[in-house]
Amino acid sequence: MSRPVIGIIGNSYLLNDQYPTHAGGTMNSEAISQVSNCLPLIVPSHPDLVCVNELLEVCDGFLFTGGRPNVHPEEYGEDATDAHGEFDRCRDAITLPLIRACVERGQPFFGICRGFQEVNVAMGGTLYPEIRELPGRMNHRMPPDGTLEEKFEIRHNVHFDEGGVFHHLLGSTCVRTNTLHGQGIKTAGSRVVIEGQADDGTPEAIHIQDAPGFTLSVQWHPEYKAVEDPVSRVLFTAFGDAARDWKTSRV
Ligand SMILES: N[C@@H](CCC(=O)NCCCC(=O)O)C(=O)O
Repeated sequence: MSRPVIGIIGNSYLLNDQYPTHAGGTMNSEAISQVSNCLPLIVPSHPDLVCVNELLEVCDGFLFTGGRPNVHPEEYGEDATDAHGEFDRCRDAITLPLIRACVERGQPFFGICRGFQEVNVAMGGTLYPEIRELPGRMNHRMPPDGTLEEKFEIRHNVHFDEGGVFHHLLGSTCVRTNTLHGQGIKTAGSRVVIEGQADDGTPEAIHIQDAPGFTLSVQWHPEYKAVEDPVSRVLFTAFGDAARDWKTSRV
């Protein structure tokens, strides 16, 4: 049997400052192929090109990837300010309804960074535009300059609730992670269970209460060195297993 297909949510970039592209990081494709053992398929996230129903039909699961532009605050009932930075309304138009449909159907997804934030907003939650401006919070952004290793360096703890899904899966109530984001969860969406937090209280790991499928999502970047990182391996393996179960259940 062929491997389950994972739709990797692509981001929009200008190649060479000129040529518009939909692209996904190589590290996402490697994690999906080499750890989840699924077929990585990059999705052009634009509502003129793909529709949610087609994606649900073609893919067995979805990776809601990281991405620099923020979810538009209109999606959670707030006005855009300078602090909200740049947006990708085309990606919002695909991912938010896609997440809701997956939750409803039990179709597996794994949310990462911007994808984690999308899961919260899709379920009715809100985001802070810039968490480093909140009292007591650390700066979770990556260093603006530096090598990839420096940007993806392990920088903080994530503490999981005792007895929760993440604790069970990872066999620990504390892991060390990288961190490359400016925004963070302000209020949790309906059925969004926050099960992991950084030392400064920033939400880092969530799932959807009573969802029939895999809905784990994290604010850090487990796709970085996923083949060798023990925490990433567990998460991507569990996601791949969930996609295999979904594929088997629908034949
Ligand atoms: N925009 C959000 C999400 C940050 C995020 O996903 N960072 C990864 C960036 C990877 C890339 O540049 O493609 C925030 O800042 O909170």
